[in-house]
Amino acid sequence: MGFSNELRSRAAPIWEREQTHSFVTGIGDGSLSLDKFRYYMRQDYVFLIEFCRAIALGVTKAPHMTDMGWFATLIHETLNSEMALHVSFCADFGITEEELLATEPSPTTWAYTRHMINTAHQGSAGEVASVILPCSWGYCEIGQKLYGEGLPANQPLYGRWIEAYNAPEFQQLADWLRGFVDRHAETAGPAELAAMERAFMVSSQYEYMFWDAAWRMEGWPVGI
Ligand SMILES: Cc1ncc(CO)c(N)n1
Repeated sequence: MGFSNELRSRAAPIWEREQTHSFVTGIGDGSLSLDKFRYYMRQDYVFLIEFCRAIALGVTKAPHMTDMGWFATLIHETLNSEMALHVSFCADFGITEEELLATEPSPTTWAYTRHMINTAHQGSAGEVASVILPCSWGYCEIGQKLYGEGLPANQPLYGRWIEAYNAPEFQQLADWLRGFVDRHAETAGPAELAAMERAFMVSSQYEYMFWDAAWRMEGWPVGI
């Protein structure tokens, strides 16, 4: 069993909470309110930009050129494909690009992106990969699960969101990232393995918190 599978089983209770959160099941059956989904899309726009900054550190830190290329592909897919899709989805939901650009990170988005970026700055390429793995792999599982349960008939826009995360290109990138974590772990010492595990577990917690913050439409205590 590779290291990524070990991480996945250690994080199983968190991933289970994610996949059964009312926000996620509400996308699946179309019952989620549009207001909550709009809030989520705006926060996710902010998240994806910072996510790309973390991946960029993977390009810099990966020891071999082939892996640098894969980190670069992951940035390209996220920054160009996923973001373009995101902006076009948002337009369909009545959110303008100006609104996206003006979105301020919520406390949870702020904390999650700081965790990713700090870890990516301070850690090895293995830690960069481990801190972003719950994002790619987690969304793959959610995309596959919701797709398998059937698209919501009453909410075709949520159906498009599900299809995007069920896409083979998205799955392929998550598979490469898992493979990279597995290979990196083979030569890593105990301290680095512990740091990779910590990075993965904390990101898994924040993935759950991100859905929950969107469900609550979380804001800062004092509006400014
Ligand atoms: C919060 C979050 N995690 C992961 C992904 C997948 O890219 C995303 N779009 N948003």
